[in-house]
Amino acid sequence: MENLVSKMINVESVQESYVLPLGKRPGKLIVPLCKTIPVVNLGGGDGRDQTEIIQQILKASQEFGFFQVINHGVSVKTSSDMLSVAKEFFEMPVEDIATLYSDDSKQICRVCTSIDYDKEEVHYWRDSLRHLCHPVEEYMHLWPQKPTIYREVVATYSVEMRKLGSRLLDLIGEGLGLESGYFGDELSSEELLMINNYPACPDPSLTLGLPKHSDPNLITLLLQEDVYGLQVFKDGQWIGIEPLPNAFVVNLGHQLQIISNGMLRSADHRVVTNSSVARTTVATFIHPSSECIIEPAKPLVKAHGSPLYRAFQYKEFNSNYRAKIKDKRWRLELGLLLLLGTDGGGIGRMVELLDCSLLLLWSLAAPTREGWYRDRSGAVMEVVAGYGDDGAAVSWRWRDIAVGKRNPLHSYCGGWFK
Ligand SMILES: O=C(O)CCC(=O)C(=O)O
Ligand SMILES: [Fe+2]
Repeated sequence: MENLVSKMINVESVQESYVLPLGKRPGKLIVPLCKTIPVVNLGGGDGRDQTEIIQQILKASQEFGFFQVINHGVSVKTSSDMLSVAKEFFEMPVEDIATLYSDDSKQICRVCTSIDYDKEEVHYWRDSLRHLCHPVEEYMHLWPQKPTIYREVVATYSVEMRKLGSRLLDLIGEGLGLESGYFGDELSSEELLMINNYPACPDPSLTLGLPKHSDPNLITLLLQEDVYGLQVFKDGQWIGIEPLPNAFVVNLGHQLQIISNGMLRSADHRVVTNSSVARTTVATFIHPSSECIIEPAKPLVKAHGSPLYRAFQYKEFNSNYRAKIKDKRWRLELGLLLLLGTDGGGIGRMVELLDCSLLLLWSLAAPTREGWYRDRSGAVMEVVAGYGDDGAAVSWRWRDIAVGKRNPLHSYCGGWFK
C-alpha cells in the first residue's frame, strides 16, 4: 500500500523516485490537441456504406494506429456507469484499495502501481486495477466486492466491449481481405480490463502517468472521461488525443501489426498527468490466448512478397516483451560494453549472448533503411522494414553466416529500447 500513488493526495512536490531523467521528462511544452486523429462514425444512416467505414478504419490504422469511434452502439449509460464505478473504486479509502494490491502478475484480479514497481528505476504516476473478464461467469466472482455495484456494472460493460471489439476486428479483417471471422476464437479469446487512475500531480512536467509504449495485445478500446492526458507519437512529435463525449479511443496492438504483415501500425503513446484533477480511464485489452500461434496472414504475405515476422506462440512474445522491459538497462549497458570492447566479429557473439537484436540495431546507430548490413565477421543482417522515427515498425532477418545459427531470425517488433 505504501507504493500506491493514490495515497499521495495533497502532496506538495513530486517524490524523487517519480522524477524522470532530464531527457525523458515531458517538460512544460504544450502538446497540440489533435483535431485530426480520425473519428470514425460507426452508425449508419448518413449515406455512407460499410465499405466507406472500413476504408476510414484502415486508413486510420495505417497512418496513426489510433482512431476514435462514435455511434458505436454502446449505450451512454453503460459507459457512464463504468466510468463512475471506476472513479468510485479509486476514491475509496486507500486501505480498501490496497486489500487487492499484488505484485504477482499471475493474479487474475489485482491492484498494482506504476509498471513494475520493484524492478524499475523511476516510477510512473499511475495506479491500476486489472482483471480478466471473458467469459464473465468464469471471472466475476474474483472481481472487487466494493463498490457494491462493481460486478454488475463491469459485467454489462465487458460484454459490450467484447461485441464492439469483435465488430471492429471484423471490419479490419474485411478491409485486409481476410476470410470472415479471421480474428474470432483463439486470436481474440482473452479480455483484460484495466482501470487506470492518474492522481493529480504537483508537477506534471517532471513525471509521466505511463511512458512511451505500444500495446503488446491485439486491439485496445479505451474509455476516458473529459480529462486530457493521452498522447500519440506521430511523425516525430507528440500529439494529444482530445477527449470526445461518448467515444472510445481504439488503438492497434503489436499482434495486429504482425498479422497484417506490417500494413497496420501499432503506434507509440504515453500518458501525461495534470495538476488539478485525477484522471481515470478504462482500457479493454483484447488478447490472443497464450497458446495461439501468431503469424502474418497468408494473403498479406502474398501481397508483400515475404513475411516480415516469423511465426511464434503468443506466450513466447509476452515473455520476451516483459523480459525486454525488465532487463533493458542491464542489456543496454552490457551490450554497449561488448560493442566497445569488440574486435568487429563481436556483433554476432553479442546477439548470441544477449539474444537482443534490437540492441544491435540501436548500437549500430539504427540503420533506418531497408537493405543488408554486414560486420567484419561476415554476420549479415537484412533490414526488411525500416526503423521509423518512432521505432514502432522494425523488422529484420538475421543471417549469421559465420555462426550459422538462427537462420533466419525475425524480430517481432521494435520499440523496446527508446
Ligand atoms: O490511460 C490512458 O490514457 C492510456 C492507457 C494505456 O496506454 C495503457 O494502459 O496501455
Ligand atoms: Fe497503452
